[in-house]
Amino acid sequence: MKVVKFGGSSLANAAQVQKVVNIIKADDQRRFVVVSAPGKRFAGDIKVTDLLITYANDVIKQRPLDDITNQIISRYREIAQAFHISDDDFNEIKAAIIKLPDHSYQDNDYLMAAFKAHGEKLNAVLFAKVLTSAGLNAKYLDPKDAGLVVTDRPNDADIIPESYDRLGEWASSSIIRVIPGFFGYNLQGQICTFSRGGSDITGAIVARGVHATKYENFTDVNAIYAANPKVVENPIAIHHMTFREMRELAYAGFSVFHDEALIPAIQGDIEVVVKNTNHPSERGTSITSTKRVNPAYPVSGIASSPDFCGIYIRKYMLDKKSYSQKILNILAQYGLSYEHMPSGIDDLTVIMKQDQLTPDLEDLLIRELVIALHPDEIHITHDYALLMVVGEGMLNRTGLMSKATDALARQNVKLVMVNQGASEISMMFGIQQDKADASVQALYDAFFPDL
Ligand SMILES: Nc1ncnc2c1ncn2[C@@H]1O[C@H](COP(=O)(O)OP(=O)(O)O)[C@@H](O)[C@H]1O
Ligand SMILES: N[C@@H](CC(=O)OP(=O)(O)O)C(=O)O
Repeated sequence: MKVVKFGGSSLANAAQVQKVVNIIKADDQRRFVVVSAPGKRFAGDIKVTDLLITYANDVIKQRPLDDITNQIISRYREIAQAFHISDDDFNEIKAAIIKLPDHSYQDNDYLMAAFKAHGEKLNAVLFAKVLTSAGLNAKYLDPKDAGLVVTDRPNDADIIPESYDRLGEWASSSIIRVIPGFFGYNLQGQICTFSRGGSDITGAIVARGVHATKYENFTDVNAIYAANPKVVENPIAIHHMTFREMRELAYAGFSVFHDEALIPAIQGDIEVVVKNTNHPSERGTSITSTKRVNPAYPVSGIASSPDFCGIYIRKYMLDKKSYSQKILNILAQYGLSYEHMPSGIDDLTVIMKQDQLTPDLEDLLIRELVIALHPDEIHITHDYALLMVVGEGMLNRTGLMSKATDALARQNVKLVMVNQGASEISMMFGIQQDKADASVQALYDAFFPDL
């Protein structure tokens, strides 16, 4: 039996929803359907999740709500009308949107989480009705009833492992269960969402819980390509990847699949197949634990991720052990997480996502670091991008680093950080953000020369 997840692009309007109905009808193994909120219908459109974030902020700031609620309601109405959903059924969805501010929330973080989650919740309610009207035996399954319990971080939750057993109890269900992605409930019964793009995570959790043979993730591209198709024209499709490769690439910017969604798939050893809702007969990309034999290219993908900053700290004769300990303590004190900490004899750089810092927090952080570390030099550089070259085929090959740095040098890209993990399946470069697209293109040309 398969778990299928449809992203926002696959459910953006009635025409897309019809394609999804056809895909489910085409294979009776597709028994657990995880849905996102309606996404963008065209370039420049706004995802329902983003409309709900505006709605939540308007409630918090006590601004007028009519306009934003009407925008959200009209997204569901467009789909409901096309599938002749009854007025009573549609009015339930409409009322749920209007009544969102009337519930009590522990604080604004929980309010935000509950508002966001309703994008998927109401879409799942609606989609179950659409499937029923198409003659299928389908029912909405709320994450609470499914047993999807998460940690108490309202907008960045993690699954609690006990959930898998509870989800397992649904495995033998003979009817199609439509489950909203992106959120679960904490032990107190409050809604907490995963991070953005987190419906992929729900799909993987359900797949592991019900012991699916396959997790099909439907989106709007024919495959995962060796580089983001919005950056490189006509990149080569990668039809098979390992979990390790995909995890590194997802983390480093392949937004097509959430990096955290790979963990339940790895734990349950469940094949993930990324497919296109618009062209379901295309092969897609299969992600498994098996390595490719004799890959044509050593590299599987080249990704870039923007918006990092680096705190550079230099001190002669620094004692690395106590130094890094002190840095980590200060970061923890401010609830900050770091991504990398490359170091030299007398210096180190803490690389972190820059959206965690406000100018005030940045000043405070530097002051604390100065007091604790007495550095000879300390400064923050903003707007780094991290470039990642990934491939299991890189293992035991020589000359790949020089090929990459040569290609970047030819584009005049200054490297502010280079990192090759012991796994040897990835190389990472810190570069100036405004060179990110040109760098991805240059690396693509270097590693896929004859395409
Ligand atoms: N290497 C890649 N291969 C394919 N798509 C990619 C890649 N990197 C980024 N993407 C982007 O991911 C998008 C699909 O992800 P997303 O917008 O989250 O879809 P969904 O709405 O289905 O969740 C694609 O349209 C594409 O622009
Ligand atoms: N709707 C949520 C969760 C999600 O996964 O969406 P999508 O499948 O459209 O990326 C978001 O926008 O973050």
